[in-house]
Amino acid sequence: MDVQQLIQHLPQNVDLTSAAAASFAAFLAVHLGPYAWDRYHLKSIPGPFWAKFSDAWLAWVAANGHRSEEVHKLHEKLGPVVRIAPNHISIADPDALQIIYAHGSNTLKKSNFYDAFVSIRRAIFNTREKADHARKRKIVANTFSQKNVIEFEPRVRIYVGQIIDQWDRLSKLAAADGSGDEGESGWYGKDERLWLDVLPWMNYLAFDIIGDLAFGQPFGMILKAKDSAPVAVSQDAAMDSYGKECKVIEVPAVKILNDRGDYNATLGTMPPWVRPYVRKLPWFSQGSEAAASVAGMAVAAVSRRLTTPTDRVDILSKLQQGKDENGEIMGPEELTAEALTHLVAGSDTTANSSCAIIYYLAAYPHVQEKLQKELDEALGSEDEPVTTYEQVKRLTYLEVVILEVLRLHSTIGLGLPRMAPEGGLTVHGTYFPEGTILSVPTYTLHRDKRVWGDDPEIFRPERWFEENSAKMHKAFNTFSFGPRACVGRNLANLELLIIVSSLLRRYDFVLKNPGDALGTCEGFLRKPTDCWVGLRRRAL
Ligand code: HEM
Repeated sequence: MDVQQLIQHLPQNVDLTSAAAASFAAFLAVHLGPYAWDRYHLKSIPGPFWAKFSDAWLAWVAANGHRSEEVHKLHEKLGPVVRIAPNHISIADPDALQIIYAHGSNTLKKSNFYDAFVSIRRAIFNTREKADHARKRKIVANTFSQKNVIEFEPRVRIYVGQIIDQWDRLSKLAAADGSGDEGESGWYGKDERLWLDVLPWMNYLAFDIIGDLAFGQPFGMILKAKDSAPVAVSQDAAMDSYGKECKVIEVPAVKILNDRGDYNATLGTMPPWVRPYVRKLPWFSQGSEAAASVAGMAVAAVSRRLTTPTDRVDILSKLQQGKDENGEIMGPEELTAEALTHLVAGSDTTANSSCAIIYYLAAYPHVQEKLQKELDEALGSEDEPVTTYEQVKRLTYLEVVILEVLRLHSTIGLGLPRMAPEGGLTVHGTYFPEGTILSVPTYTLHRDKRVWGDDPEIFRPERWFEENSAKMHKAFNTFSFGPRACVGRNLANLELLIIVSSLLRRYDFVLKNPGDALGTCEGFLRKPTDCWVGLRRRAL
């Protein structure tokens, strides 16, 4: 009998305040303790005391919003192999990336952590079965081929142009009256600068781009300067109405997605049999409602596309055309689940990364100047405010600035959990039985002195030009490796190059509070909490 079966046999009405219940708990601890201690045959691996017995330690750390930092501290104290849950081992070793994530017939399956992220139905990100995933991946990988991504570029440039128009407009207002406040994104003028929090703006930008590409129309957040997007009133009603119009309302999509990531990342650390009960707790039930609203956005978008066919080139149209190896296209529900996945996977990741890039450039003025010099030399007298991919794709300093921020900020910093296959697996000289959950913590890997030298905490883009840069690229895990690596990397790369080069060519940035670190809060993603900067038009 395992622990789960045992608990199901417990009396239903135990009064936990009574002495009898306390004795019973003590009895369980004494008799189950040794079993719990070594039920996975991992007792020799160091880790926090409570993590050996229960998933609660990891769930608690995840819910507190600093999982990557906490796991990093453990590795600093206990070494490269650490037990972070009874059956979950974190391995901070660059060589482990190839074993745990890389291509090959023995590719490890994603763990049940990903079940917490299922909404509508399984999509490419949370499909765990290899054959099902390979089918979806074939269609989706084609959607994000470099050739297709170049076709998406004009749509990306529209929204970068909109944000520049907005910042130019607000700069003029700020210069005219010296202060002001608009929409949700409060701003003010002082010292000839426009002061604002760039985080919401980067969210509006990423959401409008991905809304346009994955849902067929932008949310209009940049123009409204507001976190607001249309969703179907009821997911169930909308699911029945494919091919017909469905009623929509406006909701704060950025907030909803943030809630969804935080909630799912904590839920995913818990055993599956606990999750239905935990979902009923207040914080989680709010998260469930948020997740349903997000699903409603995708339903409304796909329903609209099926109602009104179009010849526009976007992610949705490429997905609609995509065929699996049997020549089958995706049905409406599968299409909706994939479109939703692209909204989730392609919005916050890009927004957080762009925000972190602006933070580091504002915090390190000499890097900002060097980058602007490179941009000025490359762009010459070009006066179109939005750069093109062609103009900036070979700018080496721009490339290493982006790489260095992605390394340090690591918007996906936590170890992505995979399951040891049949027959078990040896990693870093240790054997792990079948079913052990293994992960490589990106945040820690990106601070490994064996790879990055003696100053891994320092923002220094020049490191990427040094002799051991091949080793750095091998350990750079921002987009993961292997068959489950980021399928949208080409798009992310194009977006970041255009966003950063356009904004840095036009404005210079200073931090509102120089010396302040970038505050973060982690769910599935490490998100900046805010990033207040003063920006000013450059004289070109
Ligand atoms: C800076 C931006 C981005 C970063 C850092 C990033 C990072 C990642 C990482 C680390 C994974 C692996 C997740 C896991 O195994 O659990 C992943 C998967 C994925 N990403 Fe990205 N991503 C970014 C942008 C995008 C964009 C723009 C899209 C598409 C619009 C996208 C779509 C996906 C999808 C669909 C998956 C699941 C792939 C699969 O399981 O086969 N990502 N991403």
